[in-house]
Amino acid sequence: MGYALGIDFGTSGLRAILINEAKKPIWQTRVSLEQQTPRAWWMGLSTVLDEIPELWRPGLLAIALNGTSGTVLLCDDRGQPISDTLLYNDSRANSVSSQVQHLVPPQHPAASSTSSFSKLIWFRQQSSLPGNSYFLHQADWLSFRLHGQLGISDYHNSLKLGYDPQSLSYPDWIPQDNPRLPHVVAPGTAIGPLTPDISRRFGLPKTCQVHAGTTDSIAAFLASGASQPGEAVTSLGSTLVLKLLSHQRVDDSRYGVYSHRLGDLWLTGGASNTGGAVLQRFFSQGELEELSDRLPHPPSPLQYYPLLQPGERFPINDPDYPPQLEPKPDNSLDFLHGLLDSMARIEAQGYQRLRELGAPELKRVYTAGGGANNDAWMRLREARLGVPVTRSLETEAAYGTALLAFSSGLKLP
Ligand SMILES: Nc1ncnc2c1ncn2[C@@H]1O[C@H](COP(=O)(O)OP(=O)(O)O)[C@@H](O)[C@H]1O
Ligand SMILES: O=C(CO)[C@H](O)[C@H](O)COP(=O)(O)O
Repeated sequence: MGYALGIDFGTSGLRAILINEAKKPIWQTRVSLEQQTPRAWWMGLSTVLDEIPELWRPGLLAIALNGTSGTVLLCDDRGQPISDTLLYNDSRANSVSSQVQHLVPPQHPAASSTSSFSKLIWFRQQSSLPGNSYFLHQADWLSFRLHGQLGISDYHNSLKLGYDPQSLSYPDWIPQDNPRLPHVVAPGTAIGPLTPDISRRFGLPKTCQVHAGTTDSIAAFLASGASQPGEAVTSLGSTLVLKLLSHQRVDDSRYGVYSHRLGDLWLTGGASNTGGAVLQRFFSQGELEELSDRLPHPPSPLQYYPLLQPGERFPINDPDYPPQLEPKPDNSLDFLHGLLDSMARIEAQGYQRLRELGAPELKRVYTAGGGANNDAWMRLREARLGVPVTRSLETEAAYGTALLAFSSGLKLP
């Protein structure tokens, strides 16, 4: 019996799931991330690899990992990080917005001020940019640490860099001289075995293949059980991410709408900066669970736009969009009700926007991420969305990434 390991790098932490050839999870673990730095990522990954039980190590056939989409960094030609890490919601590239708009075709996902492409242009403007640097996404860099081949990405992580997953090429409007851009392969492609050093250090088979990864919310989609156009997955993690399966590709940067390729279909959607990170600012985990059990059924009269700081990506794409968290009622139950129902409203507006732009009619919504544990929120969301809302079959993105590790190039599960 052989096994595959999927590792999910989210905002609050990383999780790993080991599955067998029957796709059954047989072991999992979770490590918190206190910081979003390459060093903290690597320490988290090392902890996970150290924790794999001895019993399963000899049979490990494949590993894949996913990262947060649009989180990027520069490395030198030995793979050492040489820049700040720009997270998916980092808006400092807003300063190069006019240059970006000039280069990118209208409505392209690369046009957003938080896109990997905007961050590439921002890096190119820095006087400290060295001559021979590599531009990588979080998942590209972490995979490199395992297989040792610098400069490889997948077409999910590279979509917001401008890579075209249909023609499988970089358009000629993307500057490719410095930093060097990754060579892009299909998610799930076997890249190569673990380096001898990694294999020795963690006691893993020399033959274990590292496969190209994906983004966190596509991994959540792969784990969900959704498979038909019209079926969608909402990831309720630190952020709120929508993915709706469609025959048609839909892109509109005015609203932060874009489409990832999934086999012969498209995953239309977008990622909002609202989500669980805002809940965490106001409530402990215990309070969240206790208050949610008492949540009223009817919609809340409070109309918030829950953000930690100004700036929204979808369904409104505006780097200066203000948080709206007033009025704050004295009663924390009413406040939580208002926050959760406002997020449900934003989710419904997101699916409505996708429909208006040509995505299929919404039939069913699966739910992944920490918020999938909240049944009362599920009911509020169902009322706003008007379709059945259920928990995903597997709610952990790491499970979807483990499925990818067992594939040899992306197929629908
Ligand atoms: N019962 C709950 N109801 C609503 N949100 C929850 C609940 N439990 C956890 N969360 C939220 O889920 C988030 C963590 O989910 P997770 O999927 O691990 O996120 P990420 O991968 O983005 O770090 C936290 O921000 C937390 O507020
Ligand atoms: O919000 C995020 C972090 O959790 C990511 O940006 C999210 O994964 C959306 O990216 P994509 O749609 O490209 O997968």
